Amino acid sequence: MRVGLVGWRGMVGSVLMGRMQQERDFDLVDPVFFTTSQVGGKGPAIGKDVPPLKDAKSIDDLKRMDAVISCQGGDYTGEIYPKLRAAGWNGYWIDAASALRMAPDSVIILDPVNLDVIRDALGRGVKNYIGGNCTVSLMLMALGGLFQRGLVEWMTAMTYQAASGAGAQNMRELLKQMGAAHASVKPLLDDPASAILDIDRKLADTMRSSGFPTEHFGVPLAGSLIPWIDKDLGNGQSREEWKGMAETNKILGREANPIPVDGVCVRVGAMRCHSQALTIKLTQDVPLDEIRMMLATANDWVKVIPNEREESMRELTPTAVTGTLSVPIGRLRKLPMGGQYLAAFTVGDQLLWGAAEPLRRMLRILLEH
Ligand SMILES: NC(=O)C1=CN([C@@H]2O[C@H](COP(=O)(O)OP(=O)(O)OC[C@H]3O[C@@H](n4cnc5c(N)ncnc54)[C@H](OP(=O)(O)O)[C@@H]3O)[C@@H](O)[C@H]2O)C=CC1
Ligand SMILES: N[C@@H](CC(=O)OP(=O)(O)O)C(=O)O
Repeated sequence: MRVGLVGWRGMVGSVLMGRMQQERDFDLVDPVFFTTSQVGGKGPAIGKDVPPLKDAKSIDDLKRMDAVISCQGGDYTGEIYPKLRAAGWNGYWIDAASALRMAPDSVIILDPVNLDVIRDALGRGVKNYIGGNCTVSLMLMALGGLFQRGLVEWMTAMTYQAASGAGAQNMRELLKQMGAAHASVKPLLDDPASAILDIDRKLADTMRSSGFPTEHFGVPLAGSLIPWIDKDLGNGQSREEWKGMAETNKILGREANPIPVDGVCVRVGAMRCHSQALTIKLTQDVPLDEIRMMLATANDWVKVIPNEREESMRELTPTAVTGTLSVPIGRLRKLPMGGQYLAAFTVGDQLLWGAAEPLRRMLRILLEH
């Protein structure tokens, strides 16, 4: 299978390359690397020879691929994908960007949760397989055991989303903000006799000053948070919040009978792990030990963390999870509203299960098809 890779040197693409090498995916395909900026340059070192970089805007070159995997972003997809199909290309389009997610002829891929939906689509000749929103994918990796059994009547997700979701430049800016914040109070911090309220006042002045680095986020994130992610839909909801219900139900293949999902999406100063506090109304009062068992056995990556202080602090944090495929879920308890009301908290790496991993697994599914 000739597989064209576009966007491989970006942040999501680099994580994808790393995973494909770890899993030896390149042994099974004939990879061709594309670029929008370095045509003719050298491709990445993947342990086998690859041809010089091809032009990611050349429809003729893309047309020779059996499948294209793009991590280049929605603008690229919007420009190139329609031209490629218009030129008669009938290959598989696998994409990390949101542009084609809700199109009727696309499937949102998260195979540990919806392999049945993917297989059904392959059987019907569907050619577009699009990675889901990171927050939605990570929530479903954690809660698959309940959704698959039809136990969720409705759900709210209150999110704590990492800087990486906004892009590589934003991750750098978060660190610059941390550095600027610390530098502004370092002399006071170094003096054990200084008053904490003086430090706090100086810090607030620094963070509110025009010199604080906010070019990418627009406002301070370090030492603060941003209660809005993605576009304003004009109805009080952010586009990130809208994706919760739309994508969850599409992934589960139940658009005709959707489960209500909503919440408030918030950016916090984590680097690349999204966290979410979930409130779930169950369709029935299932005992907690059964819930734990259903969650833990749903896939190989979810891990149920006992609802205890030490283990929650040690295992249920962005620091513990970053760079791993593990999706811990914990803080599980019934709420005072009744036995059908469940609280939970989950964390996941938004560049792995949230972006790159479903793409490479889709390639494997295609190879077995
Ligand atoms: N960030 C995220 O959390 C998620 C992102 N996505 C999707 O993936 C898309 C890509 O995101 P992301 O990987 O963050 O984007 P990046 O900005 O890191 O990379 C996108 C492209 O920018 C070009 N580029 C220019 N300068 C550089 C440089 N110095 N280093 C690396 N690449 C450079 C590369 O294209 P070229 O080689 O052609 O020049 C690269 O493929 C997003 O637009 C989104 O649609 C999906 C899920 C999550
Ligand atoms: N919007 C997500 C990242 C992302 O790229 O989402 P999507 O793939 O749905 O555009 C975030 O900021 O955390």
